[in-house]
Amino acid sequence: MSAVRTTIGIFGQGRLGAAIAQAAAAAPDLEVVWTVDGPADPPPVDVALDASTAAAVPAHLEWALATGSGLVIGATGWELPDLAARVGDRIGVLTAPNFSLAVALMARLAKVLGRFAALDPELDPYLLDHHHRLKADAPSGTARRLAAALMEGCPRKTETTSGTAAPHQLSLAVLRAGAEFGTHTVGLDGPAETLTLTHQARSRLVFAQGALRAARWLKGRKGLHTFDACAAETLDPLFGDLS
Ligand SMILES: NC(=O)C1=CN([C@@H]2O[C@H](COP(=O)(O)OP(=O)(O)OC[C@H]3O[C@@H](n4cnc5c(N)ncnc54)[C@H](OP(=O)(O)O)[C@@H]3O)[C@@H](O)[C@H]2O)C=CC1
Ligand SMILES: O=C(O)C1=N[C@H](C(=O)O)C[C@H](O)C1
Repeated sequence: MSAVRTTIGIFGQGRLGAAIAQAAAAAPDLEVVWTVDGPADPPPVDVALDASTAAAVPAHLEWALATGSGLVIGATGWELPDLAARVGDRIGVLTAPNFSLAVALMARLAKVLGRFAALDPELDPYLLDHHHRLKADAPSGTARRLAAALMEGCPRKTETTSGTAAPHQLSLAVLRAGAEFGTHTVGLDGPAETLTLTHQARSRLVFAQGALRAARWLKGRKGLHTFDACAAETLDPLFGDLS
């Protein structure tokens, strides 16, 4: 008897959605039941992946709550201040500004870089976000996540700016040009030295594979989760003994 497959739906069939559909089609444990590329009311699935647009995310959350489906939100640029209250323990929802495990690692390291910058006001933390010319949102969801991590580590930085940074501001530069899949740098710039950490996606396959990882992880879970929680299973052991 064959094992029960996880049923998947995919909102959005653009660059990310198409990459996820292609990766899912090759996964024997997953069954893509539907893909949609515009407003729709599809049937329930174990987990739906949202690779659409910021504007469509609230309707997809409504749909997930109404159908009892799990929802992995990979789209970026949306704001839902009451998300946790609305999800409660009704369904499982996972938010993921970036599906790369390496970026989840980078967010942890960004917090440590922030802590290091907190030791010396002359040490300026900063962020660079470079994406393809068609990307709709700026800064990227990843840049926002990395900025939050840096600022958690460096409490003198309380907001980002794209202009001249006051002492309490974190400089965040956005570039939208060409076909770049997504490159982020977190850096420290001091009087006598610099330190930079860069992640560059070489294809959307890394995002697609991470999206499927998130879907598998979310199946059977309730409540609001982040991709960082999903990644923790892999990353936590790496932080064991760092002496
Ligand atoms: N978490 C991650 O790792 C990643 C996240 N992303 C994010 O994913 C999102 C999509 O990116 P990308 O694929 O490059 O963008 P695209 O514009 O290529 O794809 C978005 C697709 O969603 C469709 N769409 C619009 N409205 C709806 C709706 N109501 N329901 C379903 N589909 C709809 C669009 O159709 P139409 O064009 O006809 O409007 C389009 O085909 C962005 O927010 C991006 O930032 C991207 C890569 C990685
Ligand atoms: O739109 C994209 O392409 C990407 N969006 C995500 C983001 O906003 O951070 C993730 C990745 O950088 C690609």
